[in-house]
Amino acid sequence: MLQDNKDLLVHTLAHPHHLPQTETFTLADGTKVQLPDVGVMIIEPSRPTEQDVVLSAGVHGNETGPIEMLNELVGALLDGSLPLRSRLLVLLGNPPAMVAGKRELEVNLNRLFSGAHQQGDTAEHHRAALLERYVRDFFEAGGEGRARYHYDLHTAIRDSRREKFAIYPFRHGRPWRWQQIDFLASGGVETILLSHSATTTFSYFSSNEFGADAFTVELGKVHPFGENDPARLAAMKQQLARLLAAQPLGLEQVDRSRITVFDVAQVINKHSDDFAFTFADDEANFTPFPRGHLLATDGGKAHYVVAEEEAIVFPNARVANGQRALLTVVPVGSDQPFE
Ligand SMILES: O=C(O)CCC(=O)N[C@@H](CCC(=O)O)C(=O)O
Ligand SMILES: [Zn+2]
Repeated sequence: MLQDNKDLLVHTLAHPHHLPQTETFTLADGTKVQLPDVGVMIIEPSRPTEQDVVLSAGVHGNETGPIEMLNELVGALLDGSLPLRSRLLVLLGNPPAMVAGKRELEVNLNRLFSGAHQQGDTAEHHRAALLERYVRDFFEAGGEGRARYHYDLHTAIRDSRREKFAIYPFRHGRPWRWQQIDFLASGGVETILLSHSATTTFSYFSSNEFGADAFTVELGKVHPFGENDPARLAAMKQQLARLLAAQPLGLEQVDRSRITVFDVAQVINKHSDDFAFTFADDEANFTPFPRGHLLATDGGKAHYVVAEEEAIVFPNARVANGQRALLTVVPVGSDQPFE
């Protein structure tokens, strides 16, 4: 029982498909804890502040650093060493993939939100539907007029010239929020990518459907369980703990000269089995390429050329046809609205 061992990760890895039993219990300070499904925890303080927080990790099963960090936060909440003042939904995205040590079992879970899960019948399609339902129920139960946050925590497959960065999902013209960028920077995430198109990622779902401040947060490089350096995630862990406890975030101390904001310039999807990059397989994220440089070819037809100096992010020629194989980014334009 989770109530006894207080270790969500151990519990989830031991029961990745079905819970032996659902659990509901109350902590000494009156906080109510529910474990209604595998990798799903709802934690509600007896006197919550006006904010609802969703923290997810393990949407890609092999991205273990943030899973371990989130599990430590949950452990601190359960043993009472971290006081909770926010309503909190914790999600471990893809438990069977976590057990297998794989990004996904069959399909990329992080392309199946905003209803895309209706187009298939794999375990990941069903999991996306379930995760959507818990997020919807959680925000709707909190009600309108409360601050809503969703930080979907990941790590990147390859080396990166910028170790930590976040994707700010498309806001359909709503201003980008400095308060959120400062929050991420205070947790060590000083590079922000502004997305300009709708997607089927988890963070876009929460942003678009519930008006949440939501981000995909990349916290370093993929490592197996037990091989992460907790010190590299300490700043983010501390800021998330402060958010959960509704403590001052110290955002006035953020040095904005350290923050870099990019616009996503191109989203390049793979269309054929002949898709290939022109650069090395292990080229690091944020490597720049000059104007006119050919980045990729696809089936002998589509050629992707750099329009102005652009840096590459998430190159992956092994994705399924129809999926995103690369983002390119450029320094943020002066026309972007911020508040
Ligand atoms: O390192 C990589 O190639 C992928 C890392 C990763 O999982 N990134 C997310 C980003 C989601 C977003 O664009 O918001 C993903 O690809 O799902
Ligand atoms: Zn990921």
